[in-house]
Amino acid sequence: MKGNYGLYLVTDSGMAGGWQKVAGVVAEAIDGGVNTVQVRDKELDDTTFSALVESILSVTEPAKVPLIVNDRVEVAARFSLDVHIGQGDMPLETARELLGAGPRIGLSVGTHAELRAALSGSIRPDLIGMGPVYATNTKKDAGAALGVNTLQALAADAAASGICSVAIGGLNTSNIAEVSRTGVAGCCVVSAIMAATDPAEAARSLKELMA
Ligand SMILES: Cc1ncc(COP(=O)(O)OP(=O)(O)O)c(N)n1
Ligand SMILES: Cc1nc(C(=O)O)sc1CCOP(=O)(O)O
Ligand SMILES: [Mg+2]
Repeated sequence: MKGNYGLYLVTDSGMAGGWQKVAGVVAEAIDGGVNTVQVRDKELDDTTFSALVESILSVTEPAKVPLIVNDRVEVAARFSLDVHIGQGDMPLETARELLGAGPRIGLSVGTHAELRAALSGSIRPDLIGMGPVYATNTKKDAGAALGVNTLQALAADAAASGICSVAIGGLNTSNIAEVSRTGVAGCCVVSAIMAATDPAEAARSLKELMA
């Protein structure tokens, strides 16, 4: 099993107060202990999204924090970055063709059936994003909450196939400790950091609670 994603921040431009403010929030979050960042913005056109990627890279690269691109495989390919796609996004095989062999591909899974399909394909993801673990207001089309017991079972199945997983959806200081004990390689948060008045302090508190 490869990878230790740790405290994994997924960005939200609206919560930051606009896309130009996202890099500043990411910088504070990294100061507080964030280990991995995913750039996620559903509204921007590709040109502006690329400017957002560049602004975040100016913060993550000096800190040696990996940056993952949500959804936009062509943009990820242009920057040679890892990507995260979901069940409704581009097929994994197409994403791999566009990216070549180097970048890692994360895939969302919300059921045992989706996990089985992901693990049995000829092209497999490098990482599984499992969620939502709890209810979330951040992603309106998120599925039913898994709960920690199902998350633990899914993470064990993925690990048995040599693929690590990260947990996402509704994670905050009240539950991140129990999530981090399920065998996942990372805990993803959006609002717990992006909507915090002090992102560095929010990251510090979350990190302290992780096993
Ligand atoms: C790490 C991680 N896991 C799951 C998701 C959700 O991806 P997806 O299902 O494609 O939904 P959107 O994020 O695109 O709305 C994720 N982004 N990251
Ligand atoms: C981006 C995303 N993906 C999810 C999934 O279940 O796949 S839940 C989610 C949003 C998580 O936001 P918050 O940390 O604010 O609850
Ligand atoms: Mg997606």
